[in-house]
Amino acid sequence: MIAIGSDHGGFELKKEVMEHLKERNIEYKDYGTYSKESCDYPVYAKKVAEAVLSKECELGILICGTGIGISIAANKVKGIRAALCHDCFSAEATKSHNDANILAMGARVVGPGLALKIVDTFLDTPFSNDERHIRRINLIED
Ligand SMILES: O=C[C@H](O)[C@H](O)[C@H](O)COP(=O)(O)O
Repeated sequence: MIAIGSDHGGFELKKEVMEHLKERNIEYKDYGTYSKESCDYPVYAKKVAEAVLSKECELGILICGTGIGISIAANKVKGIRAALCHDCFSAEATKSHNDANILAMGARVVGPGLALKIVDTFLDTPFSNDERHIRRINLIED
């Protein structure tokens, strides 16, 4: 199960991502926002972060205008490793090296075509389980 959330700036792209997940038969839970009305991205960052931490959802996707605010907010939650990615190389590397548990994107930065490729890359790349990466992730947690 994928937890997905956005503010108003990411609302339209969130809909496209959810449609894409549906086509791929990947289950998701939409934590809002549910309209284009102006709202505050930390609220949705927290909801998705908590869904991931509680293991209700395996991974999260967060979208705001730039992806910056919503990733900053999510990363304040201990145990969350939210990665802001606007290219597929970063999306692959952050799963493989950082075992990122949330993907953040900015809907005012990338178009839907690239965003969906980034989502696929993020979801389809496993963590490397390499000792050096585990050591570094543990240092982040400490
Ligand atoms: O980092 C923050 C996000 O990009 C927000 O989506 C953005 O700040 C919202 O801006 P506005 O309220 O002007 O639509």
